[in-house]
Amino acid sequence: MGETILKTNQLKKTYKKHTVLHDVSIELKEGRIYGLIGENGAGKSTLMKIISGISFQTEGSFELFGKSSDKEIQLQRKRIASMIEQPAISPDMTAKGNLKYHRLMRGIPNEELEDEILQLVGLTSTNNKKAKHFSLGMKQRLGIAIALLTNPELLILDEPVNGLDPIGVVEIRQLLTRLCEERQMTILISSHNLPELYQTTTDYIIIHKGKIMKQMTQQQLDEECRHYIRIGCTAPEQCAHVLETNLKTQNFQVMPNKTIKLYDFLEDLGDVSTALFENGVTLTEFSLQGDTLENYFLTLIGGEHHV
Ligand SMILES: Nc1ncnc2c1ncn2[C@@H]1O[C@H](COP(=O)(O)OP(=O)(O)OP(=O)(O)O)[C@@H](O)[C@H]1O
Repeated sequence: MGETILKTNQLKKTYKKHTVLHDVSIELKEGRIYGLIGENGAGKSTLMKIISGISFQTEGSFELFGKSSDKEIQLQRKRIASMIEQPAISPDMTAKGNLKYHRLMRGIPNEELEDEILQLVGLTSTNNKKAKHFSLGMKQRLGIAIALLTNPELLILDEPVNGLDPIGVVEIRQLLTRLCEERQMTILISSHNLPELYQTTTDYIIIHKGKIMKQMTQQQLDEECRHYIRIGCTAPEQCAHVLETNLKTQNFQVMPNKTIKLYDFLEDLGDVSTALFENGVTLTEFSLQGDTLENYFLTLIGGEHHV
């Protein structure tokens, strides 16, 4: 595990009497891509704004690159770039014109950076086309390009795939993976849809009504959503023997409560039940288990709404 980039400690945000973030404690490590997942109004933008310094917490504290005083955090924010809500694009300028404008505004002398970043985000072939004629996906990539001008170590992106067509989503996903792999960037990206970011992110932070419901890795999510046949039986050893010798599989786990999780034959339940029955295994349960990503997310947040 890499260095801790950000650690929040019980952040709370209240607007008048309305608390929109409750005790938010999360930790981001270097070189990982974190998906901040929650429904509309869950508090994603609010959290991102606090980290970026656009808004301030009512209570709680955080560390950024190991620094925790207000003054030091302010200095460390130079190592962060964010795209929250709309990308800061001038519609009458080309992609390169937009980059030049923002580069000069920030006093960055290196002109070659413009082409280098356009290449990185896949916008080199837009030439004289003005940004107002770009697709939504191209606009989002241009917004990310502007954020990349300062070569941030932590990139914060608020719903950059919202409203994009499937190709636009794939392009952003590929870009994030490239930034993480080639530049070891840490990325925090929000979405209201868990499957949308599936396998692009290395970690998930699920937020609901301002509370963190879960922080987990991609592997943990896969494990939680993995499909299997649950076999309950009076003699698990006998059942395991039939699976190995008759069905020629070792892809199962014997659980302590006289059940077996079988990860093979998910499409052929009949073959399994027949083999067990013919070999005298007494079944107490036999069912297909496992969640879709969508269901898993809904269960975590209480299944109140559809995303
Ligand atoms: N400036 C503000 N004043 C009062 N309430 C606000 C303000 N900004 C956000 N809120 C409220 O805070 C809650 C969280 O909003 P936030 O924008 O952080 O959610 P979100 O998860 O980013 O949602 P979305 O996906 O819709 O952007 C919402 O109930 C919202 O109405």
